[in-house]
Amino acid sequence: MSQLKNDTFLRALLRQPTEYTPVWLMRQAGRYLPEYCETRKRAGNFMKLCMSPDLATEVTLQPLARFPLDAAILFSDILTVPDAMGLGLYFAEGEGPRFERPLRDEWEVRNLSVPDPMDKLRYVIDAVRQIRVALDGSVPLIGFSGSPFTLACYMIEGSGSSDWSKVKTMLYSRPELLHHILDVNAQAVAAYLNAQIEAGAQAVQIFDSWGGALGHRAYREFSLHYMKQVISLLKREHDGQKVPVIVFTKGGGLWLEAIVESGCDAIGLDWTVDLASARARVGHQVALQGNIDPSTLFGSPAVIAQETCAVLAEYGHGSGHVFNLGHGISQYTNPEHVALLVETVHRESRQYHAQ
Ligand SMILES: Cc1c2[nH]c(c1CCC(=O)O)Cc1[nH]c(c(CCC(=O)O)c1C)Cc1[nH]c(c(CCC(=O)O)c1C)Cc1[nH]c(c(C)c1CCC(=O)O)C2
Repeated sequence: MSQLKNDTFLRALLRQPTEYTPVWLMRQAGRYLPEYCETRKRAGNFMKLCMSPDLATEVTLQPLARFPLDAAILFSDILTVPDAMGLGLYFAEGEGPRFERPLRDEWEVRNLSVPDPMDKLRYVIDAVRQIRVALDGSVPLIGFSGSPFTLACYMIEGSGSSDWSKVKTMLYSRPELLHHILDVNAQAVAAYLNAQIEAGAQAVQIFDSWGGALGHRAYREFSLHYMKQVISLLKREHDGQKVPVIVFTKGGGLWLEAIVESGCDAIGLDWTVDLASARARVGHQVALQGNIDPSTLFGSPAVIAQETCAVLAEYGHGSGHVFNLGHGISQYTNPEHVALLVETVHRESRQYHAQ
């Protein structure tokens, strides 16, 4: 039996009946919350925030103190894994993530090794344990990792990119080198997620933010294949509870049937997909998570309520839907609009779950 006071999110992921549609938001702890900005200032910078289990716990709980969200997500970043591999992650003010030592030479690729999560990523694992204690069974905790391919994008490019030209150059000129990186990443991600699960993560999400930048054949060979490998290595049960796995490939809406084959329990969808047809395509095989356009939150309260209702209606009756944004929340979002969205999901979804 579950010790959780609210396990609606976990039940929805497993397509079991719920009373309403659960909701959480990608990047729910972040700069749109003044209290996050205050804690980040106190920490000095973003990495110090991630590396302090006390502060990571504090910011994980901030959105839950404001909104009745149905899940907490570990506060960390996907790029902690390549940092633990020795690439030297830093955040230049206002410029996003960068690596001091991106993978530029073949010997650097050949030297890559799988970091022991209990050593180099201990601060994340400690944060997971501490967050579980602080949550006190109120809602489940989501652990996460980047996908092997999305991590490789930053490791090769050294920063974000609009076209990932260094990654694609390697893909089409030295595919065996990219496969080697992806193989190491898949083992690293599996070990990292398993350590989070053992420390108390009750569901995990694999963020494949850049898989959608690939061609359809390349997506299967260089992104999906390695997520499948990760999933096959995961502990899917802990403390007698199933640990559902969510795969979120941004831009992956055309490939849902293939993503089902990864063995995931749920697929995260961006806002380009119509939930009704997505549901018809995946049938009863997986749950769906998403997918309102995060920019909707820039609209008026009336528009936010209307669009939220439209997304709920698109999924329709029955379980298997977790409401979320189609991507991370913008730093310019008004927190009052988030409150309205969460309230609307909880109130208006009940009609779709009537027994
Ligand atoms: C690609 C990616 C990254 N990080 C992440 C992804 C995958 C999801 C996605 O596609 O957005 C994942 C991530 N990053 C962060 C979380 C925290 C958990 C949550 O609340 O969802 C999660 C799940 C915190 C963060 N990660 C980052 C911030 C902003 C940092 C700050 O406070 O300055 C937060 C709250 C920094 C970060 N980290 C990354 C980028 C591109 C940036 C800069 C983006 C920006 O400036 O908005 C890499």
